[in-house]
Amino acid sequence: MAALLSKPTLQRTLKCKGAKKKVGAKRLASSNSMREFTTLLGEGLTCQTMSSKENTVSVGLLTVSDGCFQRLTTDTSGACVRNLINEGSHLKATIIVEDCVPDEMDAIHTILTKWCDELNVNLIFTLGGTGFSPRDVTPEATKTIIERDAPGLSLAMIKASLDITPFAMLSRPVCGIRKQSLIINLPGSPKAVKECFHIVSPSLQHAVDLITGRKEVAETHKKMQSSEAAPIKEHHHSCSHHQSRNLEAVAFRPRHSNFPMISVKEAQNIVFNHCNIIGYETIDYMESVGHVLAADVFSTDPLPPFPASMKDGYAVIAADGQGTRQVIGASIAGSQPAEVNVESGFCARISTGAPLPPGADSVVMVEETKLISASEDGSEEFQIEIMAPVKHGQEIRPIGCDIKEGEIVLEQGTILTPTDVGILATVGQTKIKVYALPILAVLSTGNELQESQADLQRGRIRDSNRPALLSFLKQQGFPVVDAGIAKDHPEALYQRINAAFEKADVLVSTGGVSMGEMDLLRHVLVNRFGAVVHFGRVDMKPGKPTTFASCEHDGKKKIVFALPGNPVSAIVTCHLYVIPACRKLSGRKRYLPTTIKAELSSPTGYIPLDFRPEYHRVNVQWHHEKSIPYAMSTGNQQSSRLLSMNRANGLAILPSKTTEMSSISNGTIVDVIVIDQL
Ligand SMILES: Nc1nc2c(c(=O)[nH]1)N[C@H]1C(S)=C(S)[C@@H](COP(=O)(O)OP(=O)(O)OC[C@H]3O[C@@H](n4cnc5c(N)ncnc54)[C@H](O)[C@@H]3O)O[C@H]1N2
Ligand code: MOO
Ligand SMILES: [Mg+2]
Repeated sequence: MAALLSKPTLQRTLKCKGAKKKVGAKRLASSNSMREFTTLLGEGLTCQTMSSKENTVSVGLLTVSDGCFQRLTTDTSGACVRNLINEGSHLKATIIVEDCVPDEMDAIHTILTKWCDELNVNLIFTLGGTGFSPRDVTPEATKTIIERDAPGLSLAMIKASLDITPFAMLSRPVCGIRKQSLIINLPGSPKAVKECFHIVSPSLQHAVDLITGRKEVAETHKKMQSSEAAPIKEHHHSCSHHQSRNLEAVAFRPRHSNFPMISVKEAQNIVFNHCNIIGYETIDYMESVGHVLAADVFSTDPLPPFPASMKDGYAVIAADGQGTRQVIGASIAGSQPAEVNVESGFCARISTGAPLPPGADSVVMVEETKLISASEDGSEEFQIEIMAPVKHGQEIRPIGCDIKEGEIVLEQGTILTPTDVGILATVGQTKIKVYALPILAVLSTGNELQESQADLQRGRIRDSNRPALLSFLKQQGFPVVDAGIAKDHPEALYQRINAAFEKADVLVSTGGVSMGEMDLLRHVLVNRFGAVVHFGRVDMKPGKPTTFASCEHDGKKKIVFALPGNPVSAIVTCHLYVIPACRKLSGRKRYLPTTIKAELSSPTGYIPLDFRPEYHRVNVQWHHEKSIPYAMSTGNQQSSRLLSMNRANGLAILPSKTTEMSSISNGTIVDVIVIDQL
């Protein structure tokens, strides 16, 4: 097979501890056709002795890619695994051999066989060729090599990757053992490679020890059985399998986040894609402000329902012109339609809003008239004089001039305001169909937290996130449920979250989402609630470990914002993700916060930039001589310092630090997200 490709000779360095040997990976003319690709190895050279001597795992990296082999693309995945291995973490490993082959069964087979049988490489990672394209044959080639399957490794990678993307189900990694070598198929993209590597890496040292029969096995087993090594960690359901327990022990916790770092824009888009309207409800118009109408509202009657006077004065016949009129009666707002019939030479008193009496066609303001005669006690007017010219129809609102009968007065999608409540009242629509608002449960997590009412206990801090977020969400018009404080323990978290899901559509939690051994939230969400974590890391400061997940609970979709525990991070991420999402869930078409331009200003003259784009708390202030406002920094931006949020009505978006730019100076025009009244 292997129609091997015309390529310049590849030189690869085969490094063995203690004795570095340079070996050429050459393509030779093959007997049958064009060329054959093979790795030339030194006679009888093995690395087993060197790796086992120092208990170092010898590693081989085989990139399987037509593109890389043809040098059309760069092998970034290889570089990625190299970095991960060199960074250390769980593995004491040395890469002793690397190569690149095209997506060809024979080429893969040849290299893997050599590495297993001649080099005795302990651990071989193949990179790429595990997908569904016709040329993806790495798993098939691997199957031809391995003597024993290691499906647990493949399953672990797929399972964890599914928490990140549903496309993980399109990966077909094969893992298995041949002689003293463990072969692991990793995917092709550096991002996926990294995620999968972090999943399997905690178990690899032990796996190699078992395969090679090293003495550390007994020690590891002993350690695994001891309770000392097992912190309070979520066990997959009630699984008490010692090995899985041990792999979750603190020493084996991941030393890198499994979650790819995504941008705020990407994160927001993911959130919005998962947040569609949750339903409808019929509510009383007096409770409707802030809700979004789910159906058009029509008027059933015209307004005004009769021709109404716009002024206090006299109902007249315009054709009579200026001059004297006899007063024959009155039409006063609220009274029954007047009996009077206005004829030529006559007029009737009329008040603003009152129906025009029959016969009259215009209204003259009282200010444009003069009294000629009245009863002695003044209770009745007999004659008046009209002092100004009269235009037919003047000062009259015809029937339906404000609202026509059957007219749409409020369109579906309208965010109801107090004025709209007036419109609803006008048309008599007191029960209206709106999009349901999401109910939000707010949960704090952390062993260190206590309620604010109590005296501060030793080693504790008062929970500020829950009161702040409950108030914030309430202020934004969303119904909230207080889900309390959960201890950093899987069962405690499970109970609280379960109770929250019973009552709420959206869970907003804080804490427990970073790299700490007690940061168990994502684990509980995934393992106890079958949640899918859509993202777990965002390139922003503050708010890096912001986590967004969703799951089904009792047949209903639940959305989870697991916000970072730092108080400022929690509020900033609530502004950027939770509030816009809830607006979208409640039917709003425009849900993103308003962004304005402002001129940066800090007492120090500049603001040092971070490696992450920063959402810098500012106070937006106008200067009477300037067309754009100042964005004044609120000072120390540490994400634990809630006072930096105080008086902030904006979040200035600062770019991340680069080699060219390490700070941003006063006077720079920046985008500012408006978070409070300006
Ligand atoms: N090794 C690493 N450590 C941390 C990283 C990292 O990337 N690698 N990220 C840091 C960042 S950034 C943040 S933000 C925090 C987020 O941590 P968690 O979400 O896991 O939150 P906790 O660890 O539970 O708490 C963090 C901090 O906030 C205080 N806190 C928590 N809840 C409340 C509350 N309800 N009221 C007041 N204060 C609260 C808590 O006591 C901690 O001081 O992780 C960094 N670590
Ligand atoms: O991202 Mo953390 O929120 O810096 O503090
Ligand atoms: Mg933490």
